[in-house]
Amino acid sequence: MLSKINPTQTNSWKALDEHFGGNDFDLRTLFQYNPNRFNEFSLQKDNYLFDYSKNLIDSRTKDLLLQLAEECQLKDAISKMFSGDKINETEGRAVLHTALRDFSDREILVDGENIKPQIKRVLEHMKSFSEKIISGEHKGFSGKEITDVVNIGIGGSDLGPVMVCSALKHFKTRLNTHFVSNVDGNHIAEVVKNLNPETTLFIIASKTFTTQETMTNAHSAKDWFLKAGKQEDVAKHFVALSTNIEEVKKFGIAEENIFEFWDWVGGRYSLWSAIGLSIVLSVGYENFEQLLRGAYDTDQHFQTAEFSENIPVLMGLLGIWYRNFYAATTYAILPYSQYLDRFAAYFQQGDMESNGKCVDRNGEFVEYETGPIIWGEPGTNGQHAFYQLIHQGTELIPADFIAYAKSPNLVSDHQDKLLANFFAQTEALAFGKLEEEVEEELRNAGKSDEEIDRLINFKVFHGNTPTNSILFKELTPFSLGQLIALYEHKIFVQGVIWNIFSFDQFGVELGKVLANKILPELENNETISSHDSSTNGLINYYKKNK
Ligand SMILES: O=P(O)(O)OC[C@H]1O[C@](O)(CO)[C@@H](O)[C@@H]1O
Repeated sequence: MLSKINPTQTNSWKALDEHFGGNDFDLRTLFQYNPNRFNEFSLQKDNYLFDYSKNLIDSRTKDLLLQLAEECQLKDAISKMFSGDKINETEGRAVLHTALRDFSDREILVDGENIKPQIKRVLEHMKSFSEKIISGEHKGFSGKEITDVVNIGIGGSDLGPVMVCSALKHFKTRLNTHFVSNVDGNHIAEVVKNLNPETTLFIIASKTFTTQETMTNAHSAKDWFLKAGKQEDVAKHFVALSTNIEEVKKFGIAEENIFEFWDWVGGRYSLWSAIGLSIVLSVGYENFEQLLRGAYDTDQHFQTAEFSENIPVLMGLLGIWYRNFYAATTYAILPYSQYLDRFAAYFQQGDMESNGKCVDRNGEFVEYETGPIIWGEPGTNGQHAFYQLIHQGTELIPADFIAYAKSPNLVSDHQDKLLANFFAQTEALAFGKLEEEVEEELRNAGKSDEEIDRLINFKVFHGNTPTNSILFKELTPFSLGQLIALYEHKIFVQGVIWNIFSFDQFGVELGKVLANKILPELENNETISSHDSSTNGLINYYKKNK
């Protein structure tokens, strides 16, 4: 069991409160008076740099945040997660996505059984299956090689593979990978439109194998397939990734085509499991293993590094500083890499489904803020969309900037331009543009005193917007694994400190239940009056016009 400490009752929280109230953290001043600030607040690993010097902190802030981690028993929580304690208490489950990428010889026990052999067995199944598909040895029902793979899943059974397949496009095998998630029939219709059932493999990815969206899409995929193939051909074209073997069999998928995973893998942490099959097909097994090895590297760092030099711990603590002391409601993830175009969306689920909770581990409503809204888009596109508000709006929006020094595609001077924007933005966000600088600029442009007076406020940038910069040497499967695990552990750190359960998601249930209740009401011609007037009105308008 994890500790059940209210963070606001700790000495460090109270000290942080005072420290926050008694200081005015100004990045210009902080950098001016500490020429060593970058060295003091950055860490270099073998293949990446984590610079957190552009945060609204001084060394005392850092010390107090580290003290908070100690007081909330973070060390104990980390060791409990890695050793398979049932820290997902509301569901009575261990949280062991880290076991899926544990390359050590140690045993990991769940209910007294070592789970390492089953993990190895499924990985070997994924390897041999993917090799047959990629090499063309596995043929479709008409004797042709598979050319296209369609992953049908949603949430954690979609977002991780989508994100990784996009991020590792430059490692792609000959297969084309597609994803269908939305129950909106247009999604699957648009995907299969240009596919040939003879050369298409469907992966039905669902932990529970009961999710409405996924099962609806899976049945539609089967109907589409059966227009060309026969029932006995399904085995060559459909595989399932699930913990619910019984339901998979009922759907008609052969036992040898089931890639199993287990209830100790949370949906939003499942890309390392059988859910990663579309990744394996997309980039090959060796690259998938490198992804796992990268995550394992971060796991070891997270478990062994002193908290003062522990990157996910620092990321988590800095987030708490902004959320609970600065009252920042959102947090932006801004990758300066087109390959990471789905990275923010992926961690939007990872973070918000994990830490979007208002009840603490004692079952009481919290009286402090928990998970922020996570969002973002790749730079530089974001610069031309929402950065205006970050620079000059009324919200404080802390952000992570992520980039790679090397680019696999050297297209003239694009890479330098991309990185110039990264550096310029973090600099501008931190230091802004002061009144006197604007005045001088306007004066140099020949503006009169009157014009300067009129324009000056519009042109001032308040600055002091905090950012972390994560600069990798290169985007490889290994470094992507490292990066993903950094964020997973950041979320864990925050959940522990907020004293909430990060691994359940009861909040998504109500909508699902109500949708199932409403569905039959849409299928008849009666006027509906069983809901509130708004819901009745919407349903009846829909029924008249569908
Ligand atoms: O893999 P399944 O069981 O279809 O669930 C899909 C998703 O639905 C959720 O349960 C809720 O959105 C997620 O946690 C999960 O990733």
